[in-house]
Amino acid sequence: MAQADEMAAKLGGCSYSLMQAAAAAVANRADAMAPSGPIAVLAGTGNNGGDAVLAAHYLRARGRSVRLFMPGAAKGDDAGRAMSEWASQSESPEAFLPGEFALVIDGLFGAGLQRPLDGAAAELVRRLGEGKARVLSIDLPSGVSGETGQVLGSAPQAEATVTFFRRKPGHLLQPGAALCGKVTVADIGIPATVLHQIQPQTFANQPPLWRHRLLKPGEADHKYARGHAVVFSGGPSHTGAARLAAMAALRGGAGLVTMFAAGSAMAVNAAHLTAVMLRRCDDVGQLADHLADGRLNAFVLGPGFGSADKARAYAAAILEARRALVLDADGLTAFRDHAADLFLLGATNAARLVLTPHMGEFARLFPDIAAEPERGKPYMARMAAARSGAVVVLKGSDTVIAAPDGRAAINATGTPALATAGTGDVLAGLVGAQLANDVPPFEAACIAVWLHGVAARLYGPGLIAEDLPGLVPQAIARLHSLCGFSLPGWPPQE
Ligand SMILES: NC(=O)C1=CN([C@@H]2O[C@H](COP(=O)(O)OP(=O)(O)OC[C@H]3O[C@@H](n4cnc5c(N)ncnc54)[C@H](O)[C@@H]3O)[C@@H](O)[C@H]2O)[C@@H](O)CC1
Ligand SMILES: [K+]
Repeated sequence: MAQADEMAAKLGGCSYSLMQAAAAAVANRADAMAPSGPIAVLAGTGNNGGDAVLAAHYLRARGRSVRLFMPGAAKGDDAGRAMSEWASQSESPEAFLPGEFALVIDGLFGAGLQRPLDGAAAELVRRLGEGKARVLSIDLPSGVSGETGQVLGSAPQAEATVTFFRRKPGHLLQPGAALCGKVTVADIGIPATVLHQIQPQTFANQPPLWRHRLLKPGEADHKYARGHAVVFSGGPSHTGAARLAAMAALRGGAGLVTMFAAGSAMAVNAAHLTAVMLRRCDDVGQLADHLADGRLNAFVLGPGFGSADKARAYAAAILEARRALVLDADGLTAFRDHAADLFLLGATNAARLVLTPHMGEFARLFPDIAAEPERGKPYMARMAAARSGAVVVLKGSDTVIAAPDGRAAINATGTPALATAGTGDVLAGLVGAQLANDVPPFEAACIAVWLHGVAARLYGPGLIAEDLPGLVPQAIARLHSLCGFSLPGWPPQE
């Protein structure tokens, strides 16, 4: 954002007019949140504080009762100018009692936060927490890093946050995302062309990022045009996870899905599978025979799989046969003591491998990167992608998808309803479906993660993994309607 401000100024924008627009947006939001009653404004010494001081000024001009509390004197030119526009003296932080106000505007620190809050600023935030005040944060809750979403020292729980131009990673990454409350983005006149100049590499995972890669439904589609995904079953008492992945691959849009199972797991799978086909695969020799069928183009290996030795051998055979591979769960853990082998496979098979670790699995493969959580999930996922040559989906309530070329997308469709056994298996299958449709791995993973979250939200409380594949069609319909696509003949006409 600081870069965007600078660019906007260079392109002829005036930074003080940006601050005025930002402050006006904050004042409007404050009025809407608390139409009556006294308002406290906490203003820091930089431009975030400048926004706050000007917002206070605008609110007072509208007849609102406003008291301003500042832990120090303004430093920046814009902030100083804003302060000079404020008619009355600000009060010392000690006089601030949150319980006296209908709303508190938090403008202590924003994008310029560099170190943990201390002194008077930390004390103000502490009182906010104690007083259970309603908080409107400017740009970010003070103390939340805009880059990583991490809390530096302490930060208030905002009911709402007004940010400017575009959301920052800290609005999407936890714990920042939760501390922001409801985020609104105000247009303060920074031209969109600024983005072309900044060339950002971190994105919100939304359809505009990948809609050009989506397969549009066509009149003449046939199943082989939509790819043939393969999911590996675990042993006879561990087949459920793979079936979840297989159902998700089919619902997610693969034309055909086949389960590969060892002889011992054939009967149990046969008893459960209908549209998903079943073939026997006992060892890497039989897998090589199957790989002679060039139509099998995307593989999912790991959910409930078991054998680590077999997982490594299968992964190598699939990638060496130049097929796309999603490595999940046991497929990832299989490389725990053989990470270099996995990275070599990734490096020599560019754009074919997707890894879908949760934080525990991630730490097994990338222990040194996982040891620096303060650098944030986009940093961690990016480093892992660069090292492994794979697209890395670092799962969680704020899943990050990163590519070896440095792109990273932060997902915002997640829901706590997904925190239940088996949902990761469904996600692996959804990625497989996109890969089967020849969508490149970064976009394949982004689309799958987006759909997975939307499908879960459609169900809401009480969701279990078995529900998810059945909800994917509705999530796809929603996506198609967002993108203006339509399935020929649907919805049916009279
Ligand atoms: N420049 C502009 O024209 C615009 C700026 N805007 C506002 O400006 C903000 C960024 O302003 P600044 O870059 O001045 O940064 P902040 O106001 O966030 O912080 C001010 C300064 O405090 C110091 N600091 C950082 N962490 C600290 C800590 N923990 N304790 C004590 N001091 C600390 C740093 O030197 C930092 O530059 C945005 O968040 C947004 O609110 C918006 O008004 C949009 C337009
Ligand atoms: K703030």
